[in-house]
Amino acid sequence: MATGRTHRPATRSRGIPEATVARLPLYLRALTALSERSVPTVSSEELAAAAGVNSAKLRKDFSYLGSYGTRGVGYDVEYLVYQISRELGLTQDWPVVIVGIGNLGAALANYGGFASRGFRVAALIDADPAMAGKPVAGIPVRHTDELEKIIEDNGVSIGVIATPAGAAQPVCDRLVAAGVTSILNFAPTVLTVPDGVDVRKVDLSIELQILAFHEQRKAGEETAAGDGAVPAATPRGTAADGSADQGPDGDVPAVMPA
Ligand SMILES: NC(=O)c1ccc[n+]([C@@H]2O[C@H](COP(=O)([O-])OP(=O)(O)OC[C@H]3O[C@@H](n4cnc5c(N)ncnc54)[C@H](O)[C@@H]3O)[C@@H](O)[C@H]2O)c1
Repeated sequence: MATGRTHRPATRSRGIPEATVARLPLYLRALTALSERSVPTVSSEELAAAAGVNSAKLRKDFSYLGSYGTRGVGYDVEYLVYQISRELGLTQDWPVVIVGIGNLGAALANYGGFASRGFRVAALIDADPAMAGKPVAGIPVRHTDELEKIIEDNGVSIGVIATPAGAAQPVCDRLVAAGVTSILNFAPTVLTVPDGVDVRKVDLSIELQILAFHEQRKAGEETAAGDGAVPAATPRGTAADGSADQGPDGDVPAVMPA
């Protein structure tokens, strides 16, 4: 058993570094916006700016995909969307369950962005018997008694946990025992999972604390500059360029500082 982190080597078996994988969704988001505007081609500089990534890094990332663009023309937007989607496994439909349908779980269920990116909400699951059968986002909530059957019937491999912290580990254990191999955890707790199970966590309060750290630094620099002192270098959230993508407790944060 190992504590909650993504059990993956720094370089995947197909030779794409984990830091590149973490940037692929940023490129895909920017490319999808271009595609929606029917933009046919894009230069590495334009795409890098839209994705918030350094253009040399982008070219290196795309070389792992075997995509080099055409000099003077740039990259074919539609083809890159296809290539990145295929690399990320988004060309297939991923059934997802959300467990814990309170404020957050209901908001996630109502978020249209999952379905449009290939993540179908197969079921909403909650332990409160009073919620069973009540529709949230048009989907009737199912009771946790049915969790294993739901996972099996729908071939679910991705589970989202939005329960209170104290319930998250038992829920995680049940999901994993039922066959789920990827967990997106919103509960403020570190999950323990067996090898082969990926855990990503989202903690907005940690992101806010990192921003507060930078705000404090900026305020300190202004004061120091006012004093005529040389300001200290400001460390930045650098997960998007792969140099610091571990959370404070070793988990991999799913929200990457840009
Ligand atoms: N990561 C973030 O940025 C972030 C933001 C907001 C909330 N949260 C966390 O998300 C979680 C949910 O927050 P909320 O405001 O929606 O809480 P909430 O109290 O509104 O909802 C929790 C739901 O979980 C259900 N539940 C409890 N035990 C369960 C179990 N064993 N199995 C299935 N369902 C169970 C409850 O019946 C309830 O419907 C909390 O852990 C909270 O700290 C995280």
